[in-house]
Amino acid sequence: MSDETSRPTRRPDRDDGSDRPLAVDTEGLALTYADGTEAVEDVTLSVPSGECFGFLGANGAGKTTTIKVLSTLLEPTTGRVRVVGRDVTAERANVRASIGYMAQETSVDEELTARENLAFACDAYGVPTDERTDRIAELLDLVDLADVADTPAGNFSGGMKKRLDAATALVHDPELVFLDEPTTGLDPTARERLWAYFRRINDRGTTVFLTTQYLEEADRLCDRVAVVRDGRIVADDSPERLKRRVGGETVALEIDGGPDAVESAAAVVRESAALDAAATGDAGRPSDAGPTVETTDDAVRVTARDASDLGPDLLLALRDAGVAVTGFAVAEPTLDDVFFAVADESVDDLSERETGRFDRDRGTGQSGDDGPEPTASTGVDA
Ligand SMILES: Nc1ncnc2c1ncn2[C@@H]1O[C@H](COP(=O)(O)OP(=O)(O)OP(=O)(O)O)[C@@H](O)[C@H]1O
Repeated sequence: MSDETSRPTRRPDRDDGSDRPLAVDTEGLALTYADGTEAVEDVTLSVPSGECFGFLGANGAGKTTTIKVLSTLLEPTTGRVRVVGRDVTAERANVRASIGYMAQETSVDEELTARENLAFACDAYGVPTDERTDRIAELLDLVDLADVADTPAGNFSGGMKKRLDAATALVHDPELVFLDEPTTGLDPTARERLWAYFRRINDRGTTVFLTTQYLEEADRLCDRVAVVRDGRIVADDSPERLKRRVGGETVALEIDGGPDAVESAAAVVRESAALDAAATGDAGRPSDAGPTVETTDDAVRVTARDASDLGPDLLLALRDAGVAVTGFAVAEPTLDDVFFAVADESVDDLSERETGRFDRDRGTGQSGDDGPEPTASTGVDA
C-alpha cells in the first residue's frame, strides 16, 4: 500500500477463489475467570485471511481476554474457536506455530541487542538455523531497526522497543499476528511510524488482528472493526459503513445576514424537495432517522446519511428562494460517533447480523467503496 495516511478499501480473499481458511472463526466464544468474572460472554467473529481486523472496546470490555483465547493462552469456557483453520483447544500446538502475539507490555530483553532479541525468538519458535540470518535481517529492515541492530534494546525509545516487539512476533513468519493495544502510551509520531510497519506486515499477506482503544488507529489501519462491550460484539463492519450508519454527515450552509436570515434559510431547507426525499430513507436507527436541520448564528446545518449528496439540491433550493449562501462544508462522521453510540446502552447492537446485512460466508459486509474517506479521530479512554 502506498498511501500511509489512510486505508483504502481492500477486500482480501473475498472473491479470489482462495481456499485459505478463515484466520479467526468463533461462535459463541465465552470465558469466565476462576473468580466468576464473565469477561467474555458471546463473541462470534469471522476474520478472513489477509484482513487487517480491529477489535475495539473500552477498558474491561473483554479485548485482551478474547485475544488470549484466540492465541491459546486461555481455554474458552464455552464456544467454538478456530484460528487459522484449527481448533484452539484440540490443536493448540499447531495454532501456536501459525500465529504471532504481541502483548500489551513490551517483552524485549533490554540486555540484548535488537539482533540478539530476534535470534532468541528464533530459538523459541524453532526457526530452522539456516533461515535465521536472512529472516532476522529482513525483519530488522521491515521495522527500520537495521541501523541499530547491534545496540542493546535498553537504549531504545518506547516506539523502537514496540517495533522490535512486533518483529519478534513475526520471526516464524506466522499467517496471523495478534497485536494487543500495540501503540498505547506512545507519542503520535511513534504511533504513526508503527502504523506504517503494521501496514507493511499486512501488505506482505499476514492477517492482522489488532485491539485498540484508539479509534483513529482502527480507522487508519483496519479493513473491518468489531466493537465489544461487556464481553459481547455490538458492532461489526467496515469503518466507513459503521460511520455512515451511526454518524450521518453534516452539511453546513453559511448564510449572510444574521440569525433572521439563517432562520429563513432553514425554512427553505425544511420545505425543500431534497430534504423530503432524504426523509424517506431507511428508518428505525439513530443514523437512519430522517435528516435534521439545525441553525447557528451564521449557518444552517443539515445532518443526514449521504448529506453531501443533498448539498447541490439544497444550494439550488436556496438560490431559487433568493438566499445568498456564502460557504458550504461537509463534515464526515468519525469512528468516535460509532464508539459513543455503542457505548450508549440505549443502542443495543449495530452489528451486521442484527441489521440483516452481514453475510457470514463472505465474512464481511458489502463494499464501503462509496463511503466517505476515513477521517482522523481521537482516542477514547472510556
Ligand atoms: N485474571 C483475571 N481474573 C478475573 N477477572 C479478570 C482477569 N483478567 C481480566 N479480568 C476482568 O475481565 C474483564 C475483561 O478484561 P479484559 O482485560 O479482557 O478487558 P480489556 O477490554 O482488554 O480491557 P483493557 O483495555 O483495560 O486491557 C474485566 O472486568 C477485567 O477486570
